[in-house]
Amino acid sequence: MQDRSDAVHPLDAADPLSRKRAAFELPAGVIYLDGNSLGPLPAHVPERLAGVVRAQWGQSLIRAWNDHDWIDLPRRVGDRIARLVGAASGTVVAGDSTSVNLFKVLAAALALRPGRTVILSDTGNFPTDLYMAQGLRDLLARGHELRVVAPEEVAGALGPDVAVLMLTEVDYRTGRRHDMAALTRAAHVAGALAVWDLAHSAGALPVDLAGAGADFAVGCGYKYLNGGPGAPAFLYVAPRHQAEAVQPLAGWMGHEAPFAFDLDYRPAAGADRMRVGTPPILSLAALDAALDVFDDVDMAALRARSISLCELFRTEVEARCPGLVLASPRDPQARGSQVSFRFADGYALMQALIERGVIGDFRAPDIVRFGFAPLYVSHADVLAAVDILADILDTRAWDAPRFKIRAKVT
Ligand SMILES: Cc1ncc(COP(=O)(O)O)c(C=O)c1O
Ligand SMILES: Nc1c(O)cccc1C(=O)C[C@H](N)C(=O)O
Repeated sequence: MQDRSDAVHPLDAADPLSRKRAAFELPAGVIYLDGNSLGPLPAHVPERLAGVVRAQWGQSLIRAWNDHDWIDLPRRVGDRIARLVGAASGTVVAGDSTSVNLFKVLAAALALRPGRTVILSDTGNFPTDLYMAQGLRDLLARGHELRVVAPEEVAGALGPDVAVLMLTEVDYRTGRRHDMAALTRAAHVAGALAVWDLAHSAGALPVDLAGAGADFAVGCGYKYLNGGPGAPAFLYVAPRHQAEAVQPLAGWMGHEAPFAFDLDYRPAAGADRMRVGTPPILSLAALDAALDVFDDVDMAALRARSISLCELFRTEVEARCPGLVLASPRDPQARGSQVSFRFADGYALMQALIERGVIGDFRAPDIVRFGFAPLYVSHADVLAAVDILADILDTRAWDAPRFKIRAKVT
């Protein structure tokens, strides 16, 4: 079978964003459709990181906290992410994991709605978000309830008992995208606050947190932002909540004056009060460097390319792979930057694809998921990936015992 990944597709030739691919180190022979689990390595990151290690840590030692302003790196990286998610400077801080950040902002949001007991979410949310809400509910022991409804039923489930609407904008399995502005408005009309998880949005599509009126948000550094495995996550606090929002992980880095070493906690001004402990400088430096790739990227152009890639994939797969059932919305505006299909032996199918160099992932029970990060995936990649997918299905190559052995991480 001919490999089409090196052929130039006219849609790639015409798009200035195609040049961005050279900014990444991608292994030869791989079509990487899993940037929604772990973004690839931006080519300049190793050298930049080596500089931070050798020159800053190695030479400046403890002085680097001041000399290289390590202490404010969470806010500086936050400001760079803010541009990508429609947030003002000073409203986003980077650090901790998405799960921990969600715990903090959810607790802060609940405290701003005393007397209301319901956290409303949906069955499409990523499990860690629901787990963190369950843990917080149990810890608070004040009669809170986590109410989980189908994604289409969220708006109708808002009522006078709802304290917080907690949703992930783009569903990790189906790619279904909530209307953030409309649901935030509906939450506010019902007297609730809206907390958004942007794990599958930040760096993949334009987000307008300020325009949507979101109250709080969290997101992930290692997916579309390409910050590396376990990269720091981020959180957002709307300016109108910054003076009152209080989170329970009252660590010294969220204190108004950490180096006063006071015995009592006083939260810092602004989003800095959401910080907890010493920031992971090397991981933040890698994320900081990775964000350079976005500096000259117009998010509207990025979205246009994302839709073009996803539509090409969807239409080709639907035409050539009749055994696969579309699990994502057909309307590109109702999706994030991924396309998913259902297939009973999805795990084996994905292993067969990975063996042939097409890396996506499988989500139980039967979803094969393909992420299209517009900065390094091309239209030529899409066609080459569909050739391989169709061949694997036509020949039933997936139906081999070695593809059915489940790995620890899928
Ligand atoms: C929507 C969503 N939220 C949260 C997470 C988990 O984030 P973390 O592992 O940084 O806590 C993920 C994926 O891992 C995710 O897809
Ligand atoms: N964080 C991950 C990991 O440590 C290993 C494997 C996958 C992940 C993921 O991020 C999964 C991802 N949140 C998802 O949408 O399925």
